[in-house]
Amino acid sequence: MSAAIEARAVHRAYRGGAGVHGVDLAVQPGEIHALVGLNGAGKTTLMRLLLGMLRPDRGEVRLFGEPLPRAPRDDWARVGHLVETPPTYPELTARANLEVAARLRAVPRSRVAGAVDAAIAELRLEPYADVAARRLSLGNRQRVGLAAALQHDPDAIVLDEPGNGLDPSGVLLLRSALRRRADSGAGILVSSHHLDEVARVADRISVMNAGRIIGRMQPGGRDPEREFFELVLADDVERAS
Ligand SMILES: Nc1ncnc2c1ncn2[C@@H]1O[C@H](COP(=O)(O)OP(=O)(O)OP(=O)(O)O)[C@@H](O)[C@H]1O
Repeated sequence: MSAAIEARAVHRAYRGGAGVHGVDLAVQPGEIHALVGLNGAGKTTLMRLLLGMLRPDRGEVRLFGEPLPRAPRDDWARVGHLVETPPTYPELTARANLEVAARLRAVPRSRVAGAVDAAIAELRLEPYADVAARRLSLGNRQRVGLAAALQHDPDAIVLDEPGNGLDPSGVLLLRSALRRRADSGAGILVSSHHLDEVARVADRISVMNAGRIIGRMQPGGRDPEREFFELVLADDVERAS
């Protein structure tokens, strides 16, 4: 079976040299794949490349096995993502924002209301459904962004720091929303700085440093922070020598 989304030897350098340098990464159907790395490691850049928001200088991205420039429009309707700030229309209510997002993901008109209601319930947004997005707290705006990314039950999901701004109950809701979708076959990529949370939710953990994947960590490992810093330190030492 093809990966849901895949980078093959992907390279994209910004002026100054930072960026993503020769990354191979596959997100398989049914798995939660976590990407961890320090600030500036290249996680967001890699996610933007995977989503076609940036073009690689070299290498290739595949969506459901199809090289990105050729990926059919229908395939994009099977993708859900939240990268950087939730893309909400400030004057529209949370519900109206979700309706727009569902239509943009080609949810048939007759199924939009049902999908939106289910997402509002899943992210416990009922008290805020009819509040303008600009009046929502940071965490509730994040919940709306997550609902928009997940409500059409995508087969490939890319979330950059999805726990941003969430309270502990939001973190639990997010964890079960992701597990449910992975269990029904979605391939999910999440970036995070919270190694404990990642160790709880992920099936596979890739470590990124200075624009490259430098290793993997075992989910459920006893001391994820120590394991992470050992990998990063060894890579920094090797690059300096
Ligand atoms: N538009 C840009 N122009 C130049 N450099 C950039 C640009 N965007 C990002 N960078 C640089 O590329 C590197 C990777 O940034 P990126 O945002 O991908 O990292 P990150 O791992 O997501 O970091 P964080 O955990 O802080 O979100 C950083 O050194 C950053 O300064």
